[in-house]
Amino acid sequence: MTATIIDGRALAQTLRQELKREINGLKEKGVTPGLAVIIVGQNPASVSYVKAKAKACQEIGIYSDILWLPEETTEKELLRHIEDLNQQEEIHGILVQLPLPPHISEKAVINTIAPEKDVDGFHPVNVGNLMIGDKGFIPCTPHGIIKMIESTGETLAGKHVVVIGRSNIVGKPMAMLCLREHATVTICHSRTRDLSRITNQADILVVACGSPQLIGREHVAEGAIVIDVGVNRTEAGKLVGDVRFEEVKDIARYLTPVPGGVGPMTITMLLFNTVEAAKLAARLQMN
Ligand SMILES: Nc1nc(=O)c2c([nH]1)NC[C@@H]1CN(c3ccc(C(=O)N[C@@H](CCC(=O)O)C(=O)O)cc3)C=[N+]21
Repeated sequence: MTATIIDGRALAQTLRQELKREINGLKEKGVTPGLAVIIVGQNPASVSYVKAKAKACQEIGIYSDILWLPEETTEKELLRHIEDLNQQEEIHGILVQLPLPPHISEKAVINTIAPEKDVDGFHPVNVGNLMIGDKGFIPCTPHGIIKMIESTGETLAGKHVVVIGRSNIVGKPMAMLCLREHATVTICHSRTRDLSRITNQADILVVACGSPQLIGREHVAEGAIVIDVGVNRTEAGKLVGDVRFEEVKDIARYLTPVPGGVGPMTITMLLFNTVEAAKLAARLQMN
């Protein structure tokens, strides 16, 4: 079997066009969605992600404000910036680019973002809402992956989804979203024994462990859907996933590439959440 490649860029493009129309409608009502992105320090990967986010905003008509803060910024100063943005009416979404320098507590930062502006979906209120099945912001990467799976025409109900990775950003919310869609879910991680025995039971395999090229033909059952969340930069500067693409493409039925897979969808769902945040704020104002 040769896998059909799920084209993240094409799907992102389609969804962004829909969003753009929605944004134009909001603008006619006097609402321009606004996103603030805070970056602390100059980690090259973070700088390029932040630029990509700003460009994506610009392309679809979201106002974006980037705060470039120096590496030496104290936690207190950063929290003050967030509190300030929490109050600003033209800002509907706030994203603090991770990772942060070691002297700043990620937890303190995330907890300071107003939950209704937390477009990453990392605040405990949004995490809790996802857990209990209430409305709230859904983390962008897992949300984008659900859209990618749906784009194949497959449903999640009853399928066995195996997630590799248990991060708060991808693995855990991914598992929760799949559960919400009535899948049977298994979470594997670095301490999992006999990984390939478990992954071979997957109808849908989501790989988000951050180990370059870990997953190969021995891990994948014939006809599975394989989603590669890895973004690993090789010494040669090439971007590779957690999946050995060339091996797995002969076994899987659907496969996502890196680059051009989950990455562009992550940014798209950030735009989506920002529009949702703007609609929420507009509704609140009307009441
Ligand atoms: N608060 C916060 N929210 C995040 O959502 C967040 C974060 N911090 N820190 C870092 C990770 C990583 N991340 C990516 C987004 C887009 C691509 C992406 O578009 N990648 C392109 C390639 C880009 C390239 O060539 O470097 C692709 O896969 O095709 C990748 C990775 C968001 N993150």
